[in-house]
Amino acid sequence: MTMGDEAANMYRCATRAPRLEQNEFPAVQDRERDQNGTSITHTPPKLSIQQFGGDDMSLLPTPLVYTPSSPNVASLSPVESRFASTPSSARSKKGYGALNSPIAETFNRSHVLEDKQRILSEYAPHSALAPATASTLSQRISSLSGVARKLESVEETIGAALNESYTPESLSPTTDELLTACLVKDTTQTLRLRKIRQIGVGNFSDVYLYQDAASAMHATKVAVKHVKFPEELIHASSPKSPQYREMLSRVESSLIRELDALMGISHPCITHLLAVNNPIFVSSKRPLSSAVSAQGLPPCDMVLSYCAGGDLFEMASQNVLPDWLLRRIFTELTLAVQYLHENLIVHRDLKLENVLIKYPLDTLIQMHDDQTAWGLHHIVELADFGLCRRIEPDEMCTTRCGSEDYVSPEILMGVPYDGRLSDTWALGVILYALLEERLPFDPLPAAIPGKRQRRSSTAHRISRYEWRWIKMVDSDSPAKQIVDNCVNRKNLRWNIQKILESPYVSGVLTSLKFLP
Ligand SMILES: Nc1ncnc2c1ncn2[C@@H]1O[C@H](COP(=O)(O)OP(=O)(O)OP(=O)(O)O)[C@@H](O)[C@H]1O
Repeated sequence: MTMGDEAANMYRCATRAPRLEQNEFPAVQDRERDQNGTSITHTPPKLSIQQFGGDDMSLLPTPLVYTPSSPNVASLSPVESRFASTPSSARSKKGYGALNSPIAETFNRSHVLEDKQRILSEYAPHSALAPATASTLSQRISSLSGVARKLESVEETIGAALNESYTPESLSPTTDELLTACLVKDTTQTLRLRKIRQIGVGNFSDVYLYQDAASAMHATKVAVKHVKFPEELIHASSPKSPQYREMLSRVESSLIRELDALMGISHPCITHLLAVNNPIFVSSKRPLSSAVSAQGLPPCDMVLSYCAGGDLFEMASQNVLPDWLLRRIFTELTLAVQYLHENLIVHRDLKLENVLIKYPLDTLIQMHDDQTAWGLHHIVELADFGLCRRIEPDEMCTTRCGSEDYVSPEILMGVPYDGRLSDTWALGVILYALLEERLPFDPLPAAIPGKRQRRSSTAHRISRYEWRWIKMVDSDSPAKQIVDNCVNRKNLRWNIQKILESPYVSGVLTSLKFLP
């Protein structure tokens, strides 16, 4: 096994990034308020550096629990609190520890070593999520070759799935297999969709492939993101308690943030929200709290443009991506982030899993063979706006959020941060991961010569900017310049404009014909 093979194995054995807890810095006035405008009180995060722990700990400076203010969590130590709402069987299985695992293990998530240092910590119903993860991933891997190859624009997507004869009255109610959804641009128009299979699982949602219910052959396909509400909200014993209300408010804020962002932005390289299952998600600023009833919370399904290539984590885990594709993907991702930053939106959860690829790899290769067609269609859509935020031009963010492997040191250290620069840090991490086939702050492969790396946590390594080139060490690729300048101290870090102007990205821009 060469050094490169080993590095590739490490990356491919890695599992999807868990999210950090989302909470505010105690010293900074709360800027994010609940839907009623009342500020949310949080359990003060503990930010002292000692909490980085000793060699055997892999703690970020604050507990990694999504619900810091939940009373049974708040009183616990960081370690205890991570486990408080997470049954041991539901802990995420991270493969980062399996440095020398055979390649076969890459595709068999149930065999990866359990790394207790990395815990799935979000509000998802854990017991349901953990077993689903492995099977869903393998399902998705095996289903990619059969996906539709048709090149579809959003307009085609809506147009084909819309049927004049459908009226809300004529529709049968939504069942598990059938979904009725109204267009966000005109809620009087409805789509009727039939479920095909699950295509993704996130910490906060399950994602399914649906198609136009009316036609079986060559039907238009869409992705439906079904939001998973936390167990604490679904099985609340006391829905009037402050804890319940606070949790509801947090979940509602995150949902509205995502819906608002998706409805307010329009860029080819950003996922398109086409419809929702209930018009309340378009019309109300409090869609959950205003509609909660004895039957519980109103289910939320977002109908999104479908990306048949899956997410970049999966694609890069299964294939060695050719340089031309990697460069094109990164360029489109940069364009999406530039659009957001220009519109004063920060994404705050940029990671491989949230970069969706419009077509499967073999289709992309065919498209690339026809150079005249290659620049005509976008191939990337940035997804998951649950942590995004609108900012003022000079505003610093205070919410500690993001995904473990991609967060910038300033977020880890708990100081107010420029969300745009934390986004470019994450872009640097993504580009490094694509080039090196491993994440920059994972432990070094054992076979790498030189100074022995101290045993420490990912957070430690991030806070010390402790990363290095391995596979690419002797390469003179211009892509390295971007990583060097993004995975860097914030006062030296490149902003999105600098990335766009770099030869690696600007060289591709001229070939893109789909831009407005
Ligand atoms: N439009 C889409 N087309 C194809 N696959 C999709 C689409 N949207 C989401 N997915 C798949 O589902 C996964 C989860 O989606 P998403 O990231 O939006 O959910 P989430 O619950 O917000 O995730 P996270 O854990 O990052 O918070 C993605 O990583 C991707 O694999």
